[in-house]
Amino acid sequence: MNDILTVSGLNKSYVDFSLKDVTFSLPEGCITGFIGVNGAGKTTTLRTLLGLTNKLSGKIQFFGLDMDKNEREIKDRIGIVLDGGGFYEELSLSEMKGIISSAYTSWSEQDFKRYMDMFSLDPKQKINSLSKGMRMKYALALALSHNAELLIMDEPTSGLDPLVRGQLLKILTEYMENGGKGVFFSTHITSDLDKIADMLIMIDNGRIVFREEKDTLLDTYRIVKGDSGALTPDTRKLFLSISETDFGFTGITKQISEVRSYIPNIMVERPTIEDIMLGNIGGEK
Ligand SMILES: Nc1ncnc2c1ncn2[C@@H]1O[C@H](COP(=O)(O)OP(=O)(O)OP(=O)(O)O)[C@@H](O)[C@H]1O
Repeated sequence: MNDILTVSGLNKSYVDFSLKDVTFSLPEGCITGFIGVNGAGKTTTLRTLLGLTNKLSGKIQFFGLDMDKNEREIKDRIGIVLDGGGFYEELSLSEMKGIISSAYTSWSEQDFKRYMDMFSLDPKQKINSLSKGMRMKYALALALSHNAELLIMDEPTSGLDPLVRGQLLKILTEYMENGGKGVFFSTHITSDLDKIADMLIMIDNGRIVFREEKDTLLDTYRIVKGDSGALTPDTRKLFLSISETDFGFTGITKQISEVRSYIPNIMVERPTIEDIMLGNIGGEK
């Protein structure tokens, strides 16, 4: 499988935050979720990858092409959905589309109309009168209408009602069916990832914590519940994070066989993606 995007040694600094040696790749044919808590660096990473803000150092290649030298060709091949959209507020949806579509070599008016109808958007409506959800749907319609080979989206499901979120997840799955494509999107709504992600990349405090196939991740971690009396300095080391109440402890571990052999009478459950994310940012131990 070819990599559709490779990022190596990406560094960027703001006054109080930096991306630190961000390195990962996205294989073709995968829907990849980009997760992390508020302020972890998801938006900064996406904006830096797209050349919307300067990097300090690092190499970014889309479709095997260096972003520094081929930005125009690469952008033609990517569908981008960012918060806000960067639209001219006074224009109608149709007028704004006219400007955006002229920048792409393979714009499909037919696809655009189909998505506008599907999302019940009126081409005559002004951008500044769109609700947050409608704005997101409009940005999606634009991103999906120029035969992009990769979709990069920052929190595309936020602000969408469950019905439209479901529609979007279905559209993304259909989009992938043609082959040779990729989707990379950040989200807080980890239940969306349970449904459609093939791969997950987690960032915390500007560093990549893991990049792993979703099924492998869900097989690797376990939630353990037991009596707090079983927690010793040594057994605590078997957990990534532990929370304790009067009724006992709940911990997340990657070493379930060791936990079973050292701690009797435990309850073991499969984790959710959210459990894995929270476990990896630590917690009282
Ligand atoms: N233009 C900027 N100037 C200075 N600091 C910034 C700028 N943009 C972002 N930051 C800081 O970088 C850090 C990471 O922000 P970023 O928006 O990338 O996080 P995020 O993971 O997308 O968070 P969220 O889930 O809340 O959207 C934050 O501490 C933020 O304050």
